[in-house]
This record gives sequence, C-alpha cells and structure tokens, in this order.
Amino acid sequence: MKVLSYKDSEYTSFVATLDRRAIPEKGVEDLVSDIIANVKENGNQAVYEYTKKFDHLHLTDESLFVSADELAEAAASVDDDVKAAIEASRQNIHDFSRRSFRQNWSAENAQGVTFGERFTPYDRIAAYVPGGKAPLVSSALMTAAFAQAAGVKEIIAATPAGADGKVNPALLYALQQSGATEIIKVGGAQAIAALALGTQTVRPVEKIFGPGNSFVVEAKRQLVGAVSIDLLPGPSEVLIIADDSAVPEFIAADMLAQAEHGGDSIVGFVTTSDTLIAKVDAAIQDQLKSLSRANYMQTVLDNSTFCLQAKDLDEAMEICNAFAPEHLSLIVENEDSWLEKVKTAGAIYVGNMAAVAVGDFLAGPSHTLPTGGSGKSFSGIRADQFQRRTSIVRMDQAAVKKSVDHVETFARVEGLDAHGQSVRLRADA
Ligand SMILES: NC(=O)c1ccc[n+]([C@@H]2O[C@H](COP(=O)([O-])OP(=O)(O)OC[C@H]3O[C@@H](n4cnc5c(N)ncnc54)[C@H](O)[C@@H]3O)[C@@H](O)[C@H]2O)c1
Ligand SMILES: [Zn+2]
Repeated sequence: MKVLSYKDSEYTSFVATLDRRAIPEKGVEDLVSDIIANVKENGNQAVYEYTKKFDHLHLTDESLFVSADELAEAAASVDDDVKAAIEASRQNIHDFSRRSFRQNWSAENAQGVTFGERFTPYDRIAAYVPGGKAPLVSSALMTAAFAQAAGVKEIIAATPAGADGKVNPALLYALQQSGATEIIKVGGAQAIAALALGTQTVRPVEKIFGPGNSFVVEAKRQLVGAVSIDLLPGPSEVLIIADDSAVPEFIAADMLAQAEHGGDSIVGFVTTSDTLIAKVDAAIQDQLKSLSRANYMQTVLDNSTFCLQAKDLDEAMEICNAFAPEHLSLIVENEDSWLEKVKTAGAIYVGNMAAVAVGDFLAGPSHTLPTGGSGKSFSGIRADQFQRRTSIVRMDQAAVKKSVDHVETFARVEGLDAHGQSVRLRADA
C-alpha cells in the first residue's frame, strides 16, 4: 500500500495524479478499433475468431445463442437460496426503479403553446454482463432488471462463456428472471460490436448497457453514434473517507472486498486521523489470513491501493471530487454536512454500517457505476436511461399569433424567410 501524509514531500504530487480523466490507452483504442472493423466486415466469423483467440471457445451459429434447453437446465440446477437472493435483489431494483422513472407531463409556454414530454421504453437493448474473472450474477440483475422494470420488450444479454461453452447457471437464471429474451455467449469488444452493428444472426440494438473490462468499455465508447450507451463503467474502485469515528475493521473489510475484484481495481483511503491508517493496516493483515482470494488481493494492495492522511476533511473532499470514485464510503462525524460537498461519486455509502457489498448485490440502486474518473461526466445506470424522451408541441391560432413576431425576428436574423412565412400564414389565416 502506498501510505502518505500531507507532511510528506511526495504528497502533493501524488494527490495531483488523482485528478483523473477517463481517456483510453492508445493500444486498447487501436486493438478495439480493429475488432470493430473486422466485425463490421465479417460479422459472426470475426466474432468467432476473437472468441477463439481470447476466450479459447470455438463458437458456431448453433452454439452462439444460449438455448432453451440450457436455460431450463440452469434453472433446475440453481439452489433455492440462490434463487431467493436473486429475487430479493430483483425486487429491490424494481422498487428503486419505480421511483426514478421520468413521468410524462404537459403545460403551456408564455405564448400559449402546449409543450410536454413523453417517455417510452426502448424496444431493444443489450445488457453486457462481464464474465472474464468472476461470474457476475449480480451484474446481470444490475443491468437487465432495470430494463425489465422499464418495460423494454427485447433484452439481449452478452456474456463470455468458458472454454467448455458453459455459462454459470446462476448467471443464466438471473438473466432469465430479469427479462433477457436472448443471450449470446460472447464477451469483449467483439460482443459490443456485434450488438451495435448486427451480424448475420444478431440483430442490432438501440442502446448498450453494462460494465466490463477496458476492451468492453472502449468498444462502447467507439460505437456511440451507431448506438447510444449508458456510461463507461470499467474496473471497479472505492474511495473511503473517514475520521476517528470510523471502525478500522470495517474499513479494512471494505478495502479487501474491493481488492477482491482483481488486478485493475483501485482502493483509496483518505483520513484526517493520526492513527487510523495504522489500525486499518493491522486489521487488513489480520483479515487477509482467512480470505480465499488473499493472493489476488495482495496484488491490488501492493499496486493500486493508497492511504492518505489529509490535512482536514475539506481537503479530503477536494481529493474525492477530483478522483470521482465509483464508490465512496463516507464515515465521518456530521456526515450530512460533508455528504453535501460530494459531487462526483457514483454511489455514496454513508456511515460505519453502510457496507459497499450490500449495494453490490442487493440494495436496489444499480452497481453499474462510472469509473476511472468518468463520474465527473456520467452517472450510474438508472431506470430512466431505458426510456426514450420525446417532446410534444401543440398550438392553436391564438398561440401562433402570440409567437409570430419573435419567430419572424429569428427568421430574419438567420436569413430563413420561409420559416417566418410558414408561421405568418397561420397567424393571418
Ligand atoms: N463499474 C461497474 O459498475 C462494474 C460492475 C461490475 C464489474 N465491473 C468491472 O468489469 C470488469 C470485468 O472484467 P472481466 O475481464 O472480468 O470481464 P469482461 O467480460 O469485461 O471481459 C472479458 C472479455 O474480454 C475479452 N478479452 C480478454 N483479454 C483480451 C485481450 N487481451 N484483448 C482483447 N480482448 C480481450 C475477452 O473476449 C473476454 O470475453 C472488471 O474490471 C470489474 O471490476 C465494473
Ligand atoms: Zn464490489
């Protein structure tokens, strides 16, 4: 772990590096652009080629889609407690979604024109569910179940299968319960390209949702235009801001839980306390002993974990807003007044008891959140992203008469006299 105090000479320059922008690496950008071009040109053949290369799986037109038999088999093999957990999470997601949908409305403007907005679900979306390092059963829910709540009719999911062609049964079951209507066994940039551009057998979608590794995220970024996307949710990360009111064992546990996500995730801890970093470090060493992925976590602790002793909480908040963490755990006295100062975090967990893992799996808000600093510009997945927005305008002659003078002025300034005439004709009719 990198440990620095504001008294250290290296501190200021390190803190400056935390002010991030999500800009793709050149190597990834070029590789993904080649993959997209190949899928555009050769469709399924290119998809199979990359799946062979990166996932060691030989796919064919027959095995590309998860079959009805495979789904039935998965449903039969999943234990009841797993089904209950999936259902509890799904219910919370629907409950959370219901409150956040945009509502149709209609009103009158100053000239008496009726204006309003109408929201309708997308017809066909894609949910990418990562599957490289762990079967992210919860990620299936955290994307697809929102689409289901919004009433999207066609939800195609894409997730990488193992070299044996199998997808984790609990993940398949979660997708089924979340309204997935088709599932393809493809991951990576090739999956995103197939979903955005279509292939011989994959019909293109209108919008692509879901997290993934740097190749997945970069493919989504490059394909904006062909489709729209939710956000750029890449490798997971947490920032913990705590003062002496925090329980060190809880902080250590959350840092380890984050480290468990693997090599490319980031763990940050900023405190105003003189003693907390040492206590947390001791608790980490203690807890590591009993955890199954300890070696894995050690890599994250060694390479991408930082602990900072900040001058005061105002400075900690500045670091937070510059870093734009995916998850922020805020454990401080007078938490509400500090909460107000956080602007860029994807999700904020408030207080000692608010475990990030409850949000990862169950709480209700989507765990698909902006990473890599993109929280400055994007927010996490939410239900209204599955709704299209259309504005609706109506007017009677009285409203036209009240509008015509201003319209003619604009028409004159822009040199568009046909525009002016189209309104004048109606006003004088
Ligand atoms: N931000 C969020 O909300 C959120 C939520 C869940 C997961 N995540 C993140 O999603 C990521 C999942 O990553 P993952 O790798 O486990 O699964 P993934 O499904 O995103 O990626 C696996 C795919 O990447 C492709 N790939 C692998 N190596 C490649 C290479 N060298 N070149 C080109 N393509 C390659 C393969 O085709 C494979 O199918 C993790 O970093 C995790 O932290 C983020
Ligand atoms: Zn997590």
